[in-house]
Amino acid sequence: MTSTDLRVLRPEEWDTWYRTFELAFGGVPESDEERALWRDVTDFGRTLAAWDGDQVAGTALSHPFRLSVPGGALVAAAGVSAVGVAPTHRRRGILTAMMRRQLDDVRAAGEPLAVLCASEPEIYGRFGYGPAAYALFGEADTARVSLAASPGTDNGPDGDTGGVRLRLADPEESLAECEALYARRLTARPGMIRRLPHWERLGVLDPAGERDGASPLRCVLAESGGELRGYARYAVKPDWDLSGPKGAVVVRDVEALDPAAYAALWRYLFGIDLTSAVRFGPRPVDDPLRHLVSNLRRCGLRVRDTLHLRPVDVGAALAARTYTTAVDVVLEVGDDFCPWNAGRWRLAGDTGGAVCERTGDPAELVLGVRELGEVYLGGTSLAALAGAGRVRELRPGALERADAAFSWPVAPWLPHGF
Ligand SMILES: CC(=O)SCCNC(=O)CCNC(=O)[C@H](O)C(C)(C)COP(=O)(O)OP(=O)(O)OC[C@H]1O[C@@H](n2cnc3c(N)ncnc32)[C@H](O)[C@@H]1OP(=O)(O)O
Repeated sequence: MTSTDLRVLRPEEWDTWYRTFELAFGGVPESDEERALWRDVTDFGRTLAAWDGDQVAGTALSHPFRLSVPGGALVAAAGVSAVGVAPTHRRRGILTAMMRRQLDDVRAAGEPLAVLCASEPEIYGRFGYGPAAYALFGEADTARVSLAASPGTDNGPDGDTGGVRLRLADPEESLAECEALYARRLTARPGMIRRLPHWERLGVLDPAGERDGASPLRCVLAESGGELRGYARYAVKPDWDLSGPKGAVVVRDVEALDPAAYAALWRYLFGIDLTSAVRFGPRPVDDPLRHLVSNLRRCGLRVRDTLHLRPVDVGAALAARTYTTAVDVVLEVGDDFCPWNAGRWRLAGDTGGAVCERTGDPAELVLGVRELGEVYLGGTSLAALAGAGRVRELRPGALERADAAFSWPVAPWLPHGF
């Protein structure tokens, strides 16, 4: 693979490029709606094609995202996606060449972070990405699991839900007000991404051919005092056997601004007639839902990595978040793929902000850039990585102090893939 084979895509080449991308994922063509959405969100200046003659052999792009980080800043993050190599051209270094070019471009653009959702987690560690956010997926047996009544969220005698009124709405027609609510939630959790134009359509994308027997997407709004306090998007998948109905509710999104609206939405989803299961995920690993259900064991929970993160500029990345406790630590960072990050950095910060600069002082903790990516959003602890032998403490006490500072009270969460 020579660098001359790799270049930025021209808009008129998109169809050819996209065919290779689809082929890399098995060759099942996407619906017209989905294809149109991905084209609309493509930033051609950030889209790479690896050419073998007039054939596209490799695809990759990045979106100019802003990622919510601990402390509430929205930090420039390249959202890497659409990575694929034609089945005829694998294991000859095309992915490696694309990752090289892309990370150089991201650095030149001054974006401190790169993030992605990996098709397989083994692929990206070599390029410095580590799993920074995890999510819960589950299927609750709603014949056995009920939702606890918490004060202020209980069903009132007149059938209302703690002052919250539920109303079905057309997902498209309610999109703008749901997006406004999502935007208010953005900085409440690290790992969430500010939606760029067109991305809101991902939430209501509902190609008829991909429903797998489920209803069209529904949207239920939770309102209180005439104000939108939450929404859920879901579909119902009916099913029957000789003993009766056993349909499932397939939940796509639940967002709410307060516990009453949140509980009311889940209570509604758990109570839909003719269903006995609620499928959900990705949900935050510390989702309050865990504390509303009567029987967690019957929620079929599984945890999975979702957002993988790579610090592209270690100094800028570490200075962009805040820290739960005051920290002053010298980190020795290893980074073979982006050697500009390698070496010693002094991080000094607290709840108000941070500075991270090069230093000649002795290292206190030694870790790779991938480990830094894993702990960056507060979803994985330095101590856990040290327990796995992936972080080394050179000065006694440094690990415990840095661990407390990097931790974050709210688990990071990526609400949807990209
Ligand atoms: C962010 C996203 O878009 S995720 C989507 C990723 N794409 C896919 O999963 C689609 C199907 N797969 C593919 O298109 C390709 O196999 C890719 C993109 C995963 C790999 O592309 P290739 O050009 O074959 O990778 P390349 O030759 O550069 O391999 C680099 C290294 O990664 C390793 N590697 C590549 N793919 C994988 C994999 N799926 N699992 C584990 N290791 C892998 C290679 O063995 C090689 O290791 P080495 O350096 O020790 O020899």
